[in-house]
Amino acid sequence: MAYEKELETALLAVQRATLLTKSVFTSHSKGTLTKSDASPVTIGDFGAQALIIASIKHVFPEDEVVGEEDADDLRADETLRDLVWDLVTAAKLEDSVAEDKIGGPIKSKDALLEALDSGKSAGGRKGRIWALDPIDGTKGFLRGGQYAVCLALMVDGVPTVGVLGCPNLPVDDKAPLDSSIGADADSGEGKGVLFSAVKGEGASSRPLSKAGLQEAQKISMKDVTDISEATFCESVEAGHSSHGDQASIASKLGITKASVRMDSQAKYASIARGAGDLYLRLPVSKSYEEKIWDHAAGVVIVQEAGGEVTDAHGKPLDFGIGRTLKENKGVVAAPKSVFPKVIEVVKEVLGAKQ
Ligand SMILES: Nc1ncnc2c1ncn2[C@@H]1O[C@H](COP(=O)(O)OS(=O)(=O)O)[C@@H](OP(=O)(O)O)[C@H]1O
Ligand SMILES: [Mg+2]
Ligand SMILES: [Mg+2]
Ligand SMILES: [Mg+2]
Repeated sequence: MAYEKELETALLAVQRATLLTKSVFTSHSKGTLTKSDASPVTIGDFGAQALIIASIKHVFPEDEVVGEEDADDLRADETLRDLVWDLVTAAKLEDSVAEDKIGGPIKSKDALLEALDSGKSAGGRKGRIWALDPIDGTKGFLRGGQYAVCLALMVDGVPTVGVLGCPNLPVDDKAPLDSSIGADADSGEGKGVLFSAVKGEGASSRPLSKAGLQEAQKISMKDVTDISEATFCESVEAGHSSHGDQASIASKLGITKASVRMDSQAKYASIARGAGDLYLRLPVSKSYEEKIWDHAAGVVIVQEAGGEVTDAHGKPLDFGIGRTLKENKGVVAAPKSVFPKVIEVVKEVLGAKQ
């Protein structure tokens, strides 16, 4: 199998970081700060990014990382730094062989800051670059809804290995989907999934574990024959994608079922396993550039599960031009069989607005 070591490293790194995020969720303080763009970041985001980069650098020291967060806030605030240090030292896989494979614990507070700051790659079209979102859907995480720990290896600008840790999705690939999904996150019963894919090798899911990797099973998108029966997923935040345009598209496709709103790349994972069918992310603002770490892992997982993903104009997503998808606007993902119909209607709705 191609990229076997990369996949195993990514799976173990994401699994360990997901444990860390869960420990933050159940603790009394999430150490939430507000970033310059007014979005939230927590000690869970910082801790998960540091742990994952430390894992990658242990196995593949030459690889670059494009990560969402950096160490500026921790360098400026010792209390915050100590909180994150306590978190990363506590987050260990209960299987010493697995833990050793990703380098064991971070060695010092300086090493923590260095790992966190090693996600500053500018991205690009050459070589091996990892795209990392330590917590995607931070708002969902704070709400007790869906969130995902997201990691993808891009080779020459193409997402090639993707892993999503989704602690609040049901383990059962066939579990029905609705907007209340994850609302009872506190119970944790039957929840927690690791999704993965390697280009050309298919997509899988397996239960998250506190130790080594559980057995995986293949996943695939649902074979949609009647588009009006499709279930579509969209963001919870109306500021992240246009609920209005998405409703018009659904209506033109004859879809009568309510959309499933969930935070994060759990949307890509849910359509890849056939629990939902379409993911629509129509732009709200002309100036917003989608970040590569919000899509790279989800895209390869959906492609390998039998789906097609483009922007809202039907253009392939270009992950090779830097930290953002600046040549693209919005995202549309659907099973290959119905993709042409979906993109036709998306273009119609966007065209009518011009
Ligand atoms: N204006 C705008 N437009 C589009 N996207 C934006 C925008 N602002 C933020 N973001 C990014 O959205 C990421 C959260 O993912 P979702 O939009 O799927 O989640 S949500 O349902 O809306 O919460 C979120 O990722 P995290 O910061 O990792 O949570 C942001 O990178
Ligand atoms: Mg963020
Ligand atoms: Mg994100
Ligand atoms: Mg994030």
